[in-house]
Amino acid sequence: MACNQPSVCNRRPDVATTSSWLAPIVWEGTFDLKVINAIYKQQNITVATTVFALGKYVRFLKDLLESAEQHFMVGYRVHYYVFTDLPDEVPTVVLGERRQLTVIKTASSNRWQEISLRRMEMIEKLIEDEVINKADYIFSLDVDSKFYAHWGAESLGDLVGALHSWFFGKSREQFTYERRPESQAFIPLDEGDYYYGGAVIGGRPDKVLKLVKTCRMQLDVDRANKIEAVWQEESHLNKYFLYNKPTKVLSPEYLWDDLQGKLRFMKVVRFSQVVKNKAEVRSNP
Ligand SMILES: CC(=O)N[C@H]1[C@@H](OP(=O)(O)OP(=O)(O)OC[C@H]2O[C@@H](n3ccc(=O)[nH]c3=O)[C@H](O)[C@@H]2O)O[C@H](CO)[C@H](O)[C@@H]1O
Ligand SMILES: [Mn+2]
Repeated sequence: MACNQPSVCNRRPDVATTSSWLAPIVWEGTFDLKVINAIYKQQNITVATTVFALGKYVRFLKDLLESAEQHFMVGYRVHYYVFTDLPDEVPTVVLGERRQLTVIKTASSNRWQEISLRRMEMIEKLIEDEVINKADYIFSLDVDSKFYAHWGAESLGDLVGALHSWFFGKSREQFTYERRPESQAFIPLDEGDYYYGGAVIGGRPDKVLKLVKTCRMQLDVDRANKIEAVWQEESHLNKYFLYNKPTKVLSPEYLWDDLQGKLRFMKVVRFSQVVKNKAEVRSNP
């Protein structure tokens, strides 16, 4: 059937386009950008976006921000919040109209795991202090990443998670969830929908606040019990999403990895982790 009216035909029979709780899974070909933009443009929304660049990870900022200006929420008001211990090393990037950037000086840590997981409490504070009154949506993005193609308002929803490219299509026993019952992030082998990446979290500020606050509290409990989940806050995020389902799921187009070959169902790579020499950029193994 010719598909000249997208709302009446399915152009992606090769992949699941809804979750089992009927949240959309966003793939190229499943949405009509004209229709989506007509919804969100009239709402005049602001999208807050947090990026953490501590220590040597400041080197990733330039490519991330420049590529975001090309591809991320183009045409919408975007407020980047860059958390760093090295404000002088934040590159000057020419921002488009209605886009702004705030640098927030943050203390670093001597463990990369700690830097990654402490994002939860810092996003919690940022939402409470500022974003809740100023933005309509918020995204948290890993800095060691780059945009390669359009990422727009089709990604917006109340609570948004992204499918981790390495685990897409794998069975749940293969997911690297936290498997020790002593951790608050524990998920038993016979549970779990997807493996979500910690690199992309999004949604309405109040919904994301509930997520980051819950994960921060679970991280605190684990810390008191001297246990750290296998993938730090990503493990806690997966636990949260298991019992608080995302209302929109971003396909691996939104969380790819430069090290991965292009697979047939991948019509486009929108956002991808760049190759990094972990031993060189991280302060510890
Ligand atoms: C693709 C993906 O889903 N990646 C997740 C994964 O590993 P990754 O290997 O992607 O973790 P990573 O090294 O990129 O660290 C996560 C983020 O923490 C920040 N950072 C980290 C170290 C540092 O010295 N300076 C600094 O700024 C930075 O924003 C970075 O993007 O697991 C991590 C937790 O274990 C996070 O959940 C990541 O989001
Ligand atoms: Mn990363």
